[in-house]
Amino acid sequence: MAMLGKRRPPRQHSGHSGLARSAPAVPASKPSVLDEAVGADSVTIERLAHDGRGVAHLASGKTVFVDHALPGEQGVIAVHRNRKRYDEAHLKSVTHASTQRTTPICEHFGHCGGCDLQHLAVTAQRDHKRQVIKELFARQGITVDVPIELLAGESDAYRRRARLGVKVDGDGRVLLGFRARHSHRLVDIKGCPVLVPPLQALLAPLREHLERLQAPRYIGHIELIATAETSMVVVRQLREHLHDKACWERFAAEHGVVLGTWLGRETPELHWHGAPPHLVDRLGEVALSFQPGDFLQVNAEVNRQMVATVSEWLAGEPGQCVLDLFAGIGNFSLPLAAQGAHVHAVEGSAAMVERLQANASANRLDVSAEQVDLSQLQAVEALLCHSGEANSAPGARPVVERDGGSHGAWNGSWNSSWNRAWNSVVVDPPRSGAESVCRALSRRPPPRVVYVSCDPATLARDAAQLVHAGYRIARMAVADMFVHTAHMETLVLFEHSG
Ligand SMILES: C[S@@+](CC[C@H](N)C(=O)[O-])C[C@H]1O[C@@H](n2cnc3c(N)ncnc32)[C@H](O)[C@@H]1O
Repeated sequence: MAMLGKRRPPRQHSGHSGLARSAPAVPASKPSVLDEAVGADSVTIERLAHDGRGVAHLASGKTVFVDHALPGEQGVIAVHRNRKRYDEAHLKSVTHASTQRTTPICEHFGHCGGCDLQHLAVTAQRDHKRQVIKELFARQGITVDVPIELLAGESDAYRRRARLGVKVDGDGRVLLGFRARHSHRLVDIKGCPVLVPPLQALLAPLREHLERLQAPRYIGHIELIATAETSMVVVRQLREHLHDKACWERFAAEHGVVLGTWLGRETPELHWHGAPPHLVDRLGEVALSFQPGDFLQVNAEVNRQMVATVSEWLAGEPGQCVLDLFAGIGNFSLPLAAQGAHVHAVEGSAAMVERLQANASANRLDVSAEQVDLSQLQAVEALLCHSGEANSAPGARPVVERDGGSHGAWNGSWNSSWNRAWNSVVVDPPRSGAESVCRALSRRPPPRVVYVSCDPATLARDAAQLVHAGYRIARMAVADMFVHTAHMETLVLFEHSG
């Protein structure tokens, strides 16, 4: 019978297996995908792959991707996975280290899948990201001939939101941490130097607290969120447990954090312990209220710079019409409206549309919003098409016919007085990109499109559609939102002369 909610007594452990902070030249890698090592070889690393692994060739000529190895380095590798066209390996030793190799800032580097570029100097990480975007565009036949600007903040203590897994292992020990690279295995972490200080300070007490619970198996994960005013712990609680509920409440009171619980297995509901908090993200004069579950950019400083960059790129005469696609809670819509644009925001989540509308009214800004599935080409085309008749001059005020619902969902018919001669369109999709949106933008090009991307490969794919439709790249920036990881945000301003 399953022992859900019951704990075995923990066994004694010899200690955490995390690597000690090593000298820069000593490789800190071990395979996180634990196939048997099937061979060892001496190689020279030729370049970095887009995911941050070193690329080399074996004596046989086969390509090998080497974890945590840097261009120019020579060393002995152990292959831990054979694939048909390439192998995957880790470093056993480095005989010649790169001058760009540096000491990782985290004791869990090499085990935790969270940050896998910590062995590379931060300036070199940023150069690599710029190179990645150029290469991906080149593969699509696009030459980037504008300078790639850099938006960057602190290289540690930057992350204001994180989701930590909780697991009770076979020995009854409670693990709290992140997944290992390419694996579902949870790496038990003691600290995480990329979290903002108020969240870092919660990790040790959280671990102690989890040990005191009677049913830690009822917890799926814990989300930590910090705003300028408050820190919040949101527990994904699969089943209620009264003893543990009281423990959590004591924990929240002791550490001065807001406590929320997503309760239930299939369709969890959010419960607050105490009055629902007023959670706010501030962008200059604009205040954006949000709730757990809403999209929130993880790096507040880099997000501030991204919003400032989009606002600067789209600055123009007041009264411009801007369509903000994949708008979330209004991260770009509200600041653009604050500089005088009429903004229509479109987002797929009904809850976020509702929040966006509330944010617009609370800030007294000219933003309308609606819920649309932007993967549907027809729906996007309807958003972009001109009425062609009345009010066709740019600057006319958009009017949407509502279906009477609280979030203004599209009812399938547009009010003919809504002029959709958009001056600019902002596109900020999830990692899968914006294929349908770009197809529609190719057919009905507005003068300016700003594409904000969290996946350079789908960005390059979508950019190819736009460039083939006559857009030119006017500005480009890489935003180092996720320092020490191979992830990046990219902003591109496309212009079309019509
Ligand atoms: C990367 S977030 C950007 C949110 C916002 N622009 C910001 O900066 O905070 C992508 C957003 O796209 C929304 N989204 C995902 N798939 C969608 C779809 N098919 N149609 C409309 N919106 C979608 C998500 O809910 C999320 O809010």
